[in-house]
Amino acid sequence: MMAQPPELFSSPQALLMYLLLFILLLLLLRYLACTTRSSRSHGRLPPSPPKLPFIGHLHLVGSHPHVSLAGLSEKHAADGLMLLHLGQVRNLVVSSTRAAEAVLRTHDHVFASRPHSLVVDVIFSGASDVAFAPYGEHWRQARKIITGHLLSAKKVASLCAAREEEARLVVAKLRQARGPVDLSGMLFAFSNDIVCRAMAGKFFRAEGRNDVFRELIHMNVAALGGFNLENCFPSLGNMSMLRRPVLGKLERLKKKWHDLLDQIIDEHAASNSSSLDQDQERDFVDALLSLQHDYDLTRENIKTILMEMFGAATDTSYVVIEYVLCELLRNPHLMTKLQAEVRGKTPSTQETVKEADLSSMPYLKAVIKETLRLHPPAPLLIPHMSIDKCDVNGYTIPAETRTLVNVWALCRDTRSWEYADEFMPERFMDAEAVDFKGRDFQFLPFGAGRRICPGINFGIATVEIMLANLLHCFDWELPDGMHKEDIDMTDVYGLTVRRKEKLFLTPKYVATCV
Ligand code: HEM
Repeated sequence: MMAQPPELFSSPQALLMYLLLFILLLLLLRYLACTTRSSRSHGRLPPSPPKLPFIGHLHLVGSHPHVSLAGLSEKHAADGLMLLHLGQVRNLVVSSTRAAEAVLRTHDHVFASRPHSLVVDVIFSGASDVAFAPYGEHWRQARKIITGHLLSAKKVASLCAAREEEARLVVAKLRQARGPVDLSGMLFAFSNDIVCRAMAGKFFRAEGRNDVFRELIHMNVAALGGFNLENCFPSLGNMSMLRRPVLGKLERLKKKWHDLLDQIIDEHAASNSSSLDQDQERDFVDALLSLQHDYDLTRENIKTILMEMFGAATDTSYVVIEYVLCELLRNPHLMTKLQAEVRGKTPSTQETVKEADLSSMPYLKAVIKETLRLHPPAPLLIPHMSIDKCDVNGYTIPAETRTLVNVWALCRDTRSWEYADEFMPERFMDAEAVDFKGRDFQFLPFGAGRRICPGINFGIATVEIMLANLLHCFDWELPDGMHKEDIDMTDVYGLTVRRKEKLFLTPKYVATCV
């Protein structure tokens, strides 16, 4: 019998497989040609670990990017600079004090932009907010409004009575507890109520609106958070098949925000808020309405700024208070030391701590700083983006490079911190100690440079007053059968990082007032 010539494509499946392999080979060659060409044209790029075709270094990132990027930087970065390709997007990872200073101070003007995002475009009406807006005239104007009129030191001080009252309400609720309470939920509600009150004054509690705001903030955080597919493969965001369902969902979320904010703005306008001539008496809606003509603000602009403030202020402050409590429970001698300070410095005629008492509580401030060092709520800041090609410490960074400053790594770098992983608030008691105002590049929980958080005073005031009251009025016990070693510090990465487990504690009221 004559031998049959081997059939090259013996079945349609085999044909399909060969075709696929051929296409993959072509794509691989194209990819290699592109990367070689781009590295030739870019000059001396920062080092990178070996990468895979198409996904680049995406497989190396994992669910806790700040931790995995710190590990990768240790192995592969030169002087704290490393280049990663996450899908289609080039990322500069910054993980040393010197490199952070170069990016956020020396070349701050180059790295002050933000990457484009479809999600932001929809929710914040074409990035017309502050935090995600590209560097330019719109961002400059919007930032000027919030720093000068909404978050100035004077404005934050004017909200003192509101903060004290909201803290008192939490204390009153906790006094009624007869067992473990969901402290995570209560602290989230407290931070949110403070923001709602600053934003909308007396109007915010109407018809349980604070609950609606809470739900919307959760939805915003879920939509904006983490490394989503579109951040790594922007071209997918342009495919209408994928784009349509996502856009639909985001548009519905935006509409809910706008309906609620429209109601609040209308109520303010109707109550003739323009008759308030004292800056101190104005909430954020009043302030923005009165600035409408000077800054050419549309109603859409006002709503976008308000939406952003709700998220930025709520999701950060409560996370910090919760981490402080966890660290103190894990270190009971430090809890006792701090309670002694707070109880000793609060006049014995007062049931609760007032803001005027806080200036004589340096250990409270040191504990908050140490918590921000170990648990910065935004461990990679908000991604920055370079607008031009730039030389950083001898390396060429191409224009439009997404830039992640790994603040978590800086804050745990053993070259800057002794016993870097230990919770030791005493390190901040020294008058010469570093501060979080953006001048000490080993400690940047609020960022630095042009994009530094404008809400530092607001956030710290919220954290201090609540924390001081929780420690002044109560001793804290873990639920039955739980020991301090059982406190789970596992965190979840998103727009901010927070603890995975809810914190349940039993408050024991301590009457200190005579
Ligand atoms: C403890 C509380 C807070 C922490 C740890 C925190 C942290 C941060 C960080 C790390 C950034 C990014 C900086 C960068 O990308 O370089 C940021 C930006 C921002 N934060 Fe905060 N924040 C806090 C509270 C607040 C509050 C209370 C507000 C407003 C009421 C606020 C409003 C903003 C805004 C608008 C931006 C964007 C700034 C810009 O892009 O120009 N933050 N914050």
